[in-house]
Amino acid sequence: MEYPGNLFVVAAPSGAGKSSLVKALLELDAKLSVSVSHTSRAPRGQEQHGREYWFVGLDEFRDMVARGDFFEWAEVHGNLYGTSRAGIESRMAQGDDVVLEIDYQGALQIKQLFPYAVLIFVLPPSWEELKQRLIRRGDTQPEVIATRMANARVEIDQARHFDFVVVNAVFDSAVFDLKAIVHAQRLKYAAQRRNRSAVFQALQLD
Ligand SMILES: Nc1ncnc2c1ncn2[C@@H]1O[C@H](COP(=O)(O)OP(=O)(O)OP(=O)(O)O)[C@@H](O)[C@H]1O
Ligand SMILES: Nc1nc2c(ncn2[C@@H]2O[C@H](COP(=O)(O)O)[C@@H](O)[C@H]2O)c(=O)[nH]1
Repeated sequence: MEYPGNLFVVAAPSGAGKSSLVKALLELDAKLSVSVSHTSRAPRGQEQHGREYWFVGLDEFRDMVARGDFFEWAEVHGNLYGTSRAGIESRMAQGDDVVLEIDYQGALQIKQLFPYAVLIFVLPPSWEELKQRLIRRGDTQPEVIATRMANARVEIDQARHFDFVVVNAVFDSAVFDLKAIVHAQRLKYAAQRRNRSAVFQALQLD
């Protein structure tokens, strides 16, 4: 499957900071938009339906799977998460650049479907810092933290399948790294299509 825009996938162990990084990236880049996933998990803290996620019941999620409504879906930390076709297909068809914040299982499904997708894996600077970020965010139930820390070891092992790895130690540096990847991909894509005006636009020369 191929659409005219770029597709970026950002994956990371829970708490490494991918949502915060993607939010900062979107504020710097008006041409990029994020996909809002569906999930069977309950809202956390101040999360709102349609903003962080589309929160649906397990039965509704399974019906969507059966209807083929998802580009990808996976079970992550005991809940179901998926990227709906309806959420991004029209934007991709228009040539918009879209970013997905999903886990490694979903990222690998997306790469199968869209080989031109750019897969970026975000690493925390250390195990201890990852745990502290989960605690500071308010994931205070010890079993939730234990599950996510245990899963992080499996997830990080998958970073080798990704196109880029970004370490989120100093927040602004990590945002800068993401911005550079997006910029480089746009230039590469425009040059491949021999689209002179798009190259100039990406270089801000026009
Ligand atoms: N570079 C950083 N330094 C310190 N704290 C950070 C940094 N980046 C993110 N954080 C904080 O770490 C916590 C987890 O970040 P965030 O919610 O963005 O992680 P996530 O990877 O999207 O997690 P999940 O996959 O569970 O949604 C938040 O409280 C965020 O403010
Ligand atoms: N495969 C998919 N994974 C997704 C999607 N949306 C989010 N996620 C992953 O879930 C974990 C946990 O998120 P949380 O909000 O419960 O902390 C997160 O790390 C993402 O990697 C999706 O659409 N597909």
